[in-house]
Amino acid sequence: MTIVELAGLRVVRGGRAVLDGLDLSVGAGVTGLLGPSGCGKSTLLRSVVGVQRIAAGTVTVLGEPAGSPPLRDRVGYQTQSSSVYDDLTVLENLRFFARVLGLPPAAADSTVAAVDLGSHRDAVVGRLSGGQRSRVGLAVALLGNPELLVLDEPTVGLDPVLRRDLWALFNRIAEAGTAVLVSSHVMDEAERCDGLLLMREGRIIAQGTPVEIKARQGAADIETAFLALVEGVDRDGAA
Ligand SMILES: Nc1ncnc2c1ncn2[C@@H]1O[C@H](COP(=O)(O)OP(=O)(O)OP(=O)(O)O)[C@@H](O)[C@H]1O
Repeated sequence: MTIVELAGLRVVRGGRAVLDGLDLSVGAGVTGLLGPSGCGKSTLLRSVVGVQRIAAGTVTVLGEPAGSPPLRDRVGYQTQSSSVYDDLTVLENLRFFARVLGLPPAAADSTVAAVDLGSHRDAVVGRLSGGQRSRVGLAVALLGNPELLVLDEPTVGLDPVLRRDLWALFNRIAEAGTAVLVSSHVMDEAERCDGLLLMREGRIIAQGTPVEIKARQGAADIETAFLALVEGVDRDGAA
């Protein structure tokens, strides 16, 4: 099933084409959007949730134009900067955002449980650890049980144990039926994904499963495959 479809997507930011003619499709499961800092990951995700002005092309999400009203409660989005209130508890935050979305208070309780914060539900967010805070943001994005969850570098700045736990949570969310599109610049996170989009300088240089991408490049890991792809692109570009 196709969840996201991009055709000829072009985005200009600061007078420069940040994305220039992107074509790709994203299916169910966890899809990792991986690439170095500044390659255009956030811009692509912003286009998918419909908050980015686009210069050309189309972005279709769950069969509808990105950002259109029918998608409002079908797509959850967690940006890089946290939007939760530090002076409220976990549950107060979730109940606040549930009310904004017109959802019953029970929706807050179930998302707190879904991100394993049940034992911290009455803790003030400002006193939580980085990993716990990240999960509060994730719970907000999960309110209303979206069909697509878009996460912009949710594991940045977290230690390896917390990163592993969060990835286990993304896999669990996907198994429960929500497609997850998650960006990262950490290549070793690729192994946790069902599908991968490898990105460099505004272009998708490979898409497929981790096994397919490694096999195509004859590489033992995604980082080596990425470097081989970059060398190939540079060589072809120079020829
Ligand atoms: N508001 C803006 N105005 C002009 N240029 C921008 C703006 N935001 C981002 N850019 C440029 O667009 C390019 C892509 O940025 P983007 O944030 O999409 O990359 P990214 O891969 O998500 O990076 P990071 O991993 O560091 O968040 C960068 O060259 C950046 O300088």
